[in-house]
Amino acid sequence: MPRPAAAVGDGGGHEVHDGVREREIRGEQEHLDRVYRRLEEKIHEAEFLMADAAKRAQVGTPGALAERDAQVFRAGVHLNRLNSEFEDFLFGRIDLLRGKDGERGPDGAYTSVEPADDAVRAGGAGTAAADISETLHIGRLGVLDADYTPLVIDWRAPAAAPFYRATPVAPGRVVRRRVIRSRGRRVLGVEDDLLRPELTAYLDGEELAVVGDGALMAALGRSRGHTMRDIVASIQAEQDEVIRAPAVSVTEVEGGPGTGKTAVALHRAAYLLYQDRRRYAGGILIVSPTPLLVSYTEGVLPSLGEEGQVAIRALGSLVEGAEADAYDEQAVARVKGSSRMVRVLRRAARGTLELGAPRAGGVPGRLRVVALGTRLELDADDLRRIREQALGGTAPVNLLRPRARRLLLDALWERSGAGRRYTDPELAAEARRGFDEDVSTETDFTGFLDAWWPELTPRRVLAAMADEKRLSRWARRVLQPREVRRLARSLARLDAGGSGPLSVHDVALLDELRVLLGTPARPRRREVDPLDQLTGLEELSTYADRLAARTARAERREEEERTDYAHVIVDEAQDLTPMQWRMVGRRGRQATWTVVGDPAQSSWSDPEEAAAARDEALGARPRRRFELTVNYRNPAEIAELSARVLALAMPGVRPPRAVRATGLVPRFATVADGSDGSDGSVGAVGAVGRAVRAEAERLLAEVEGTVGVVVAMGRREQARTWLAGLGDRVVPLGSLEAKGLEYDATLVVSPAEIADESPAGLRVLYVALTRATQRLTVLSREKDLPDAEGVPDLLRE
Ligand SMILES: Nc1ncnc2c1ncn2[C@@H]1O[C@H](COP(=O)(O)OP(=O)(O)OP(=O)(O)O)[C@@H](O)[C@H]1O
Repeated sequence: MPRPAAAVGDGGGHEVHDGVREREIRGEQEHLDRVYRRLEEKIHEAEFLMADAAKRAQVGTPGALAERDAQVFRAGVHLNRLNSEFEDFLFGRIDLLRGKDGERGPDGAYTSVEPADDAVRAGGAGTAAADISETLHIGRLGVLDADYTPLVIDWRAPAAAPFYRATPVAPGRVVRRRVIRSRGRRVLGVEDDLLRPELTAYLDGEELAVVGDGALMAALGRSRGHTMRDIVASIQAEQDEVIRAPAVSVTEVEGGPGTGKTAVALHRAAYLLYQDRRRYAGGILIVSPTPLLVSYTEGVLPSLGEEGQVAIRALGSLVEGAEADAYDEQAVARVKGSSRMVRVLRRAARGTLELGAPRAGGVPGRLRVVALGTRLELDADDLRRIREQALGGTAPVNLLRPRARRLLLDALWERSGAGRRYTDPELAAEARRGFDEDVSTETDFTGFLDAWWPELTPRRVLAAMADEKRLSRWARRVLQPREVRRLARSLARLDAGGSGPLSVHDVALLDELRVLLGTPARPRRREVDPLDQLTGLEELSTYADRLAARTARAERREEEERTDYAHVIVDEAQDLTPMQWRMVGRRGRQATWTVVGDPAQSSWSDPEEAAAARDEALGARPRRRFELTVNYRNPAEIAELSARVLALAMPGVRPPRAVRATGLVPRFATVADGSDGSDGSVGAVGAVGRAVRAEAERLLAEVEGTVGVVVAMGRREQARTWLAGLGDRVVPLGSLEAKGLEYDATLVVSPAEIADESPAGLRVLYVALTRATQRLTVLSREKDLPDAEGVPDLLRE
């Protein structure tokens, strides 16, 4: 950003001019005070309305009452948000030139983007001068003054767009963009960017002051905690375009590490809700790769004033009753993720039926009932024939049970010979009805049916696949024997009924099975939110309402996971396996989509197979592509190092441009593997463990915030032991878990080991090397072949 010659800055050689800064802060404080006064007035109005509500209840029309209630809630929500949630309610300001026309939008601001032709006049000595004609303050919610002039514009409103979009190349009407830092009701500081440095601009006859070193840099330099922060105060132009892109069909966003893809996805969810709340009442689903990333990002939407309609779910938690965060080894994950599994599961769903109910001791060989005074029997051949007949076609197995039941009754009726005794069809039909009723309520029959055609659960089928012989039958000509063995072994964690721990990749299999098996219709409880009924708008709830709603939602989720959303956002989309794409695709059949990812960070071994699955999930919908090009996370020194791995992993792919440099080069350390148990059992702390701990301690002393220690997936348990007792600023992570996260400092342990762990290992290493916002240490072992400086083979130029 260009700096004006007379800037008042914190550093960078600018003269510090406290008088100007204080005056500017005082000015913003006055404005914030006005905003709060106005809000308090609205609260009083709301309280008056509430008190008045009971009296008026008799006379108002339903529409008027609903409108009044809406006002009460709206005022209440402002107060609640102000008092309990937002640190920096008001965060931005733009000072604008006069626009081309005098039109105002619904938020009270002038709508013209371009300045009027005569907005700029000649100043002295060949310079240009202009007057500021409009000043807008931007915040998390819109607030109007009593005379409807805007005191604060909602960041998502059209009038706020220039705050994010204006650049020195295309400034539009914006002369100065200011970010205001406040806590509670106190303004702490301001940071300005001058968009038209060539102008001398005047506000109320005084020259416009410019304070600070720019908000973006201030935000990026701050140390990181365990949760992500919103970026409303410093969204950049290319990001803003994605956030506000119209939600038609599929919006695809690609960008390298740290370009703000996750942040943009979250802000887009908030924007879409603001812009068309009714349309998105059907819910927005955000799919995240790991539970760690879910909890890292969970706070952002509430800080933007949104949460009710948005569900953030990890891939392992998308299916009701499954909450998986364990990973299979890569070779197993590859099999489970492949779309070849669809055929295997289809056969397994039908094959499991033949095993009968687990507790009935296997499938019964014959059916015997007593009806019409005689004993009727169907033998194994009859039963096989009936089963085949019932299974004809592709309908879900569980839904075919009534058909199987009817075929059994037909066969028994036939065997009884009773049908032949009636010549009158009406009498025959009545006799048949009586027969069916008698037989189908007999315990011999119902018990048989339960054992012979049990209602299958997805877990039960998965458990049946743990038998290698059986599985190889179901996987014939689809999986190789080696793959069958691996798959069967990994499913042996489940007991016969299917209870037991699931892996993340099992969950997509469960979802596929859910569809293949079908769920027989059962009466369902439908809950109606009384607040929704009253106003039709969930935004009008109070904080307490929303807390209660959150609990209720969590409970409801236990009972029934929603499976169809109005908008689906997929984060880290490059990582979804074909089976996961099928699972996610089912949740947005009618939805619009935002798909966010970076192929260079893909940990899936077969990108082409994944791309085909993605195309299938998204269907033929038209797509609009965006690219993010600036890395806001890594300083240039770290970005440069990680680019070397990118060049190996994806030759020819350009890394994003780092937006800042810190002068802190990555540190290289080495450790001899030693023979003192470091590689052995969990708990043994050898040379490697000691070195990891020492390097982590060193980073802890150097940064204020978090330190991520990334190890190969196979060493996660060891890493926990190595780092025990260092406190919660240190986070041990397996390489696949690091996805999407960031830390002030990162320690990457043995690049070679991470790279060798899977066919996508180099890309996984690239992810690990791009997590740090300030400092990076790389610890090499012997297998990394470090040179004299400790730089491992993989990271040399
Ligand atoms: N405009 C911005 N202003 C301030 N901070 C930003 C901005 N854009 C991104 N950031 C910060 O940069 C970091 C990276 O953002 P984010 O995690 O969304 O990137 P990403 O593209 O999803 O990265 P990755 O692909 O590595 O997961 C975050 O700390 C985010 O807050």
